[in-house]
Amino acid sequence: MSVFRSTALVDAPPRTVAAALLDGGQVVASAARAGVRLRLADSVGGGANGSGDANSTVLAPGDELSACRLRLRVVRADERQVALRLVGGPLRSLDVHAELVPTGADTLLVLSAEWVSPAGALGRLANITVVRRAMLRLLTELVAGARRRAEDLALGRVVVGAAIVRAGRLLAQQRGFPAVHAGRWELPGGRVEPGESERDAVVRECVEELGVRVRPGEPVGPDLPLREALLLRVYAAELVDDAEPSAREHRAVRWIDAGELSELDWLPADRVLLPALRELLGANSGRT
Ligand SMILES: Nc1nc2c([nH]c(=O)n2[C@H]2C[C@H](O)[C@@H](COP(=O)(O)OP(=O)(O)OP(=O)(O)O)O2)c(=O)[nH]1
Repeated sequence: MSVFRSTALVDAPPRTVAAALLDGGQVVASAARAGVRLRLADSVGGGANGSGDANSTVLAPGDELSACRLRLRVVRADERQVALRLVGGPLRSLDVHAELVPTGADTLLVLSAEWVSPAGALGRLANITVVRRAMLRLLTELVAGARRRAEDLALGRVVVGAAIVRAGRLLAQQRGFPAVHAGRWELPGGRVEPGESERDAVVRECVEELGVRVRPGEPVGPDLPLREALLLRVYAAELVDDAEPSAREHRAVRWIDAGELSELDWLPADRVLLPALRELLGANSGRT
């Protein structure tokens, strides 16, 4: 087995470094700097078929990317680890994973690649002459690219989302506009105004969009990269009274249980949150 590691101290919290690693445009550009042509499968959210912005693609669990006849699948994407595993190609195995270790306000990013080259003398030769060099360049560029993107995102604007849970169900809302988002599902929320705290923005957006007051809790899952220096950060939230949320700016609202989570056509970035939302619903299923 061959193992390479590349590390960096990033001036951003782990959940924002995760957002940078899940930014498809950043990953493709970093690979290109390493001389590797990386392609994202059509299923990857965002781009022309998702957010309407060709620069914003978000990698979610289950998404695939390919390079040099290797196909990799995203198997984990949260605020502690982003991991990809080989699902096809000439290597016998390949695991690429980024550990995100909090160190005060910073994050120690440790990106590792572990692989087993093809059997036989030819396989070993290819490993020494081609694979090791490409992997070293790739890890170095991916870490540098993720650091730059995370530090930009940490200085950029935040869109907050609210994961409102009641009696083991999550409130989802369906967008009516713009055309590129119409019909797709998201969490209530919107941009944080200058001078406003993120939790205050969650409260304000829920009043504006749903006509209800919520109590925001802790962030859920990793941050998510939207376009340019715009970041989506979702907070768990609960209703403070018995008022029933209604769609004021959206087409519809719906309470969904854990089993229904993957049935909705979510906005591309929100797909990343599904494991964390499932966990949140599990943790709240006993409450009313
Ligand atoms: N609120 C919300 N926005 C999301 C989610 N997922 C996601 O990609 N987005 C994107 C869609 C938009 O590009 C952006 C937020 O737009 P918005 O229209 O809700 O926010 P806003 O009211 O503050 O926007 P604006 O008036 O400033 O245009 O974030 C989500 O779950 N909730």
